[in-house]
Amino acid sequence: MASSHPEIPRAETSPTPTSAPLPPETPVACYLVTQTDGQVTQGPTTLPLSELGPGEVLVEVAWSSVNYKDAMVTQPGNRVARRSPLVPGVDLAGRVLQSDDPGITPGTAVVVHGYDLGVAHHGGFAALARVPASWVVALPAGLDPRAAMVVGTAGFTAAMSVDALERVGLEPARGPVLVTGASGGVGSMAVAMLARRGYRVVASSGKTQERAWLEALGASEVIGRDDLEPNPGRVLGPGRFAAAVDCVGGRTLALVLRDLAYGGAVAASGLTGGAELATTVYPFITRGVSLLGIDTVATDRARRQQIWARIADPADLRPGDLERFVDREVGLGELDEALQDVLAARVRGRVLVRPSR
Ligand SMILES: C=CC(=O)SCCNC(=O)CCNC(=O)[C@H](O)C(C)(C)COP(=O)(O)OP(=O)(O)OC[C@H]1O[C@@H](n2cnc3c(N)ncnc32)[C@H](O)[C@@H]1OP(=O)(O)O
Ligand SMILES: NC(=O)C1=CN([C@@H]2O[C@H](COP(=O)(O)OP(=O)(O)OC[C@H]3O[C@@H](n4cnc5c(N)ncnc54)[C@H](O)[C@@H]3O)[C@@H](O)[C@H]2O)C=CC1
Repeated sequence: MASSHPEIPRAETSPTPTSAPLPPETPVACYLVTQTDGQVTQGPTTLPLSELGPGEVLVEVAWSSVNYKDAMVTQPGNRVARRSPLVPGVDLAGRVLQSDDPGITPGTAVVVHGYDLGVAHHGGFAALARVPASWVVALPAGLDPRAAMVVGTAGFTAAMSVDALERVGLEPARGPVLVTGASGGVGSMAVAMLARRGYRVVASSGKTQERAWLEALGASEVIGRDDLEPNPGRVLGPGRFAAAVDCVGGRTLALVLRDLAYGGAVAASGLTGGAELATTVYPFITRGVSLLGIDTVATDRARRQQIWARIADPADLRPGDLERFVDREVGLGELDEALQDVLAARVRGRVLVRPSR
């Protein structure tokens, strides 16, 4: 059962008074991606404050993070970016500098992710971000902006996946839970959160060198990507898993569906292994399995608050030492390499971005 959090204690608000409005020409350090005729140029630069876009709340971005989607917007011809030029960064956390919304006070520690952020509206790879008030979530007690970005959209996705599986009846006694793409952001967070909840976690990763790290996060067993195919050519596998958290999609998701036990479910969030899904109806009609779609982007604020409260709670989903997930910290000048590394699956866990670095 998902725990409920009727009252969400908030992180401490600093006593910072509202600062005087900044002049519109104030230069804002950022990382900009420009698409012209199928060619992409990208790199650190500045934008005037007046070009940050509409919104009631100006946030001083203390931390952002690199998510797979940020790397997607740098690919020529991608259909993810909805404007050019674009400051990517689907994630940000920091303190409110100025607010025209009576419900959001300057100094409040906040997290903003999803919606149009970093896709159709300038995102978190900048020292300042202006966003609509409805996108802003006050951080719960126990999470500061850096911790919130270690978790980030990836951890939020993992938490939503666990929450979705538990809503359809998953509990530790049902059996092992598979996590695919386990060395990445969504995957590693899912491993740790499921272990925290008492599940036996089987982590699937193409990176054999990460076995010890995944076990330290809570995996009971680490299997390779190819270990998902013990019965090639058969429409049903042995039904080894009670449930799965899948951020890989494509052929991997088809193999996961085949290997779910009777009544099992998979929470599907990603496409690093491909967007196509070629499967049969047999897992659905013979084992009653469920395919649960996970979308964090349009999730409303009340639901975000519930999920962030679960993530902040050490007795619930909060993974132990968050530093274990940090691959590295980068500044705007080091983002080129970090984005390439995400695309090439050379990242373990999470890359943090400090725009002021
Ligand atoms: C951190 C978060 C994530 O990582 S989420 C996972 C990554 N996300 C994606 O890969 C999706 C990015 N989007 C795309 O690649 C494209 O939008 C597309 C392939 C999903 C569709 O592109 P296409 O160019 O074929 O069509 P349109 O853009 O014209 O869209 C068709 C229709 O769908 C609506 N729509 C598009 N994106 C979304 C969305 N994210 N959520 C909800 N609806 C979406 C769009 O408005 C169009 O509807 P219409 O009624 O015709 O306006
Ligand atoms: N639906 C939603 O709201 C969200 C979706 N996502 C999606 O989840 C996926 C993972 O995101 P992140 O964790 O940020 O990325 P990441 O780059 O941190 O992790 C990706 C993982 O996929 C693995 N991988 C890469 N190529 C693969 C292949 N061909 N076959 C099998 N595994 C492969 C990598 O080794 C890594 O473990 C992405 O597709 C992203 O778009 C992420 C957040 C929210």
